[in-house]
Amino acid sequence: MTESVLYGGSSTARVRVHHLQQAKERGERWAMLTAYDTYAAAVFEEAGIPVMLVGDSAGNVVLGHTSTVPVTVEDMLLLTKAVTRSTSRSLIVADLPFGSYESGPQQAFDTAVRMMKEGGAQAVKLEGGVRVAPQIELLVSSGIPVMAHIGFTPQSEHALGGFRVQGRGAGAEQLLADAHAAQDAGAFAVVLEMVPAGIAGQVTKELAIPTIGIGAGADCDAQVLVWPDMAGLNGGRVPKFVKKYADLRGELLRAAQEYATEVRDGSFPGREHSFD
Ligand SMILES: Nc1nc(=O)c2c([nH]1)NC[C@@H]1CN(c3ccc(C(=O)N[C@@H](CCC(=O)O)C(=O)O)cc3)CN21
Ligand SMILES: CC(C)C(=O)C(=O)O
Ligand SMILES: [Mg+2]
Repeated sequence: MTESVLYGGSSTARVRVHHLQQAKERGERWAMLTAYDTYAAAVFEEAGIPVMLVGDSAGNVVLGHTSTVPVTVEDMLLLTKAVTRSTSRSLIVADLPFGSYESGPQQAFDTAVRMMKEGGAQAVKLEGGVRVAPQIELLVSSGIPVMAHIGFTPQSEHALGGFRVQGRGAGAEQLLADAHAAQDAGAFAVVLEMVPAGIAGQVTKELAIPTIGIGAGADCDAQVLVWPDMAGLNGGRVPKFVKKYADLRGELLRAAQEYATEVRDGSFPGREHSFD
């Protein structure tokens, strides 16, 4: 399969999801990135990123919260609209934020419909496996493609006791149960977050749907990173699973400092930036 098929022109979400399935069958890996704004999303689409996640990690990296827990449906809609306005080929998946789907399938449906109708998303993601299988079933049977997210689920950080690797020892059984529950309920893919590489490899082998790893080793079908982490825009601590591919913070700092210096010393604006 060529990249142009995985990253096809004007196709429906169903066709794009089918291409991800075919990629798994052919052993072709692919990359997902988060996106929260219109410029970054356009750049990632141009880079050939086939799937973008409007992640509730926006709580941390855009909105300045210390967790994803305070993120609202309105927050997610604003960001999802910005991303879907500048993209046409990538599959755009919107995270359902904490408190917007857990109480039952009807709540999940109501939130997912808003993400699609108002936000323009083509799929939604929710955290959990066994626990949210009824939600996944209703969404999928209603025509909404669902991505599941298991292992370390940040919205449950308080219940999980902090940022911890999940699925070690006895936890492996729960992880496998969650993975199968998500697949059986109809999820088209599943994110595995902070799971030992060996277990993630086993889940990837057992499942027919693609696994997308973040801190889950090299044997997943795909990978995802939070973009300000991988681009070095994040000035704070980043998780161990992050690789920095750029130093955007350093570059932006330099630009802002140079601009301020030139305004102070009168070298900006020049004649070429002024009108006669
Ligand atoms: N900037 C950012 N990057 C992310 O990957 C991310 C977010 N925000 N917000 C939502 C969730 C939360 N995630 C997180 C947040 C922190 C750790 C973390 O601190 N990990 C440590 C400890 C691991 C351990 O002790 O086992 C690490 O060093 O990886 C991991 C995942 C992943 N997501
Ligand atoms: C880390 C990814 C998978 C996520 O859920 C997010 O960015 O919110
Ligand atoms: Mg998330």
